[in-house]
Amino acid sequence: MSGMSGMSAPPTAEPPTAARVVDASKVYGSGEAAVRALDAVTVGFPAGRFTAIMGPSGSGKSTLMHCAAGLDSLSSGSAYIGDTELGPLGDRRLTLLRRERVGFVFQSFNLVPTLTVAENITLPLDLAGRRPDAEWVNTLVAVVGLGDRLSHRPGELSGGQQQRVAVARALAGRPQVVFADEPTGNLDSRSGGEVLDLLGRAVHDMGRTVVMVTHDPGAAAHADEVVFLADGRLVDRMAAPTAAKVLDRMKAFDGRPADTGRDAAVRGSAGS
Ligand SMILES: Nc1ncnc2c1ncn2[C@@H]1O[C@H](COP(=O)(O)OP(=O)(O)OP(=O)(O)O)[C@@H](O)[C@H]1O
Repeated sequence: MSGMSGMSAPPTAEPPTAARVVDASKVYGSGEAAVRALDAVTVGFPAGRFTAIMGPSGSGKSTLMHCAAGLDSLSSGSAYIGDTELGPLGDRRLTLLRRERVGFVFQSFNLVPTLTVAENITLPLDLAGRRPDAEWVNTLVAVVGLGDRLSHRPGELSGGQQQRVAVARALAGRPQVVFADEPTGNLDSRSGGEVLDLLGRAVHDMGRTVVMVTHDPGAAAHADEVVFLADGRLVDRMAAPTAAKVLDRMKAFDGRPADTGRDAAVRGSAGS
């Protein structure tokens, strides 16, 4: 219909991104041994959404996540958390930004064994000298379902329970974005499902933003959107994923020429 000009934002307006990389490349090593782990990737992770990053082994998923989260630096291009470009920040400001605006969940839980569950959850806030928002922390404890375990040590919990603590810890400071690297990689499917449900609730009930690297199509199906990498490039995006659709898409990678399943060497090989 005509006659609507000026009435509303253009329909093509992009949603705001909690994190994004623009024309991002990352090369490890140099000369003959150089590996281009990321090759001119531009991708945004929308605020208030759950995004999964998938792709064959060696396709650059972890590199993308680490560079987007400010854990590693790009060789060229730019990375942003919100509107803050990470490249120009010095180490100190980058550390502060990660501490205050980014949450992390790792495959191996990474809880501090000598601290209680409650202390682990508020640890990032304590380190930052921030006072925990008691109401928010209580909400998190209730959502992760560990209210009766707050004085326990991580060693007294199952893997799934430990990872739920790690998710609560990542959310405790209300970061702009939570990056989760294979968060279900060490869990059985039931515990993994609980952690994925929790990440989904953090996004859909609590308005948080989650970006998750995973190998598992079932895990990716919990996301609102899946972005696919191959050989360091962004090759596809899939909204409203199902495990079957993601599996089908991943199978298409297996059908590629034999050499593209390997590490994304730029040129030549350091192998002997
Ligand atoms: N520190 C490093 N030094 C040299 N090469 C690296 C380094 N880290 C990653 N790479 C290489 O960069 C490419 C991308 O690695 P990355 O770990 O990002 O892939 P991935 O998709 O996360 O893989 P996986 O699914 O196996 O964990 C690979 O070829 C890898 O060997």
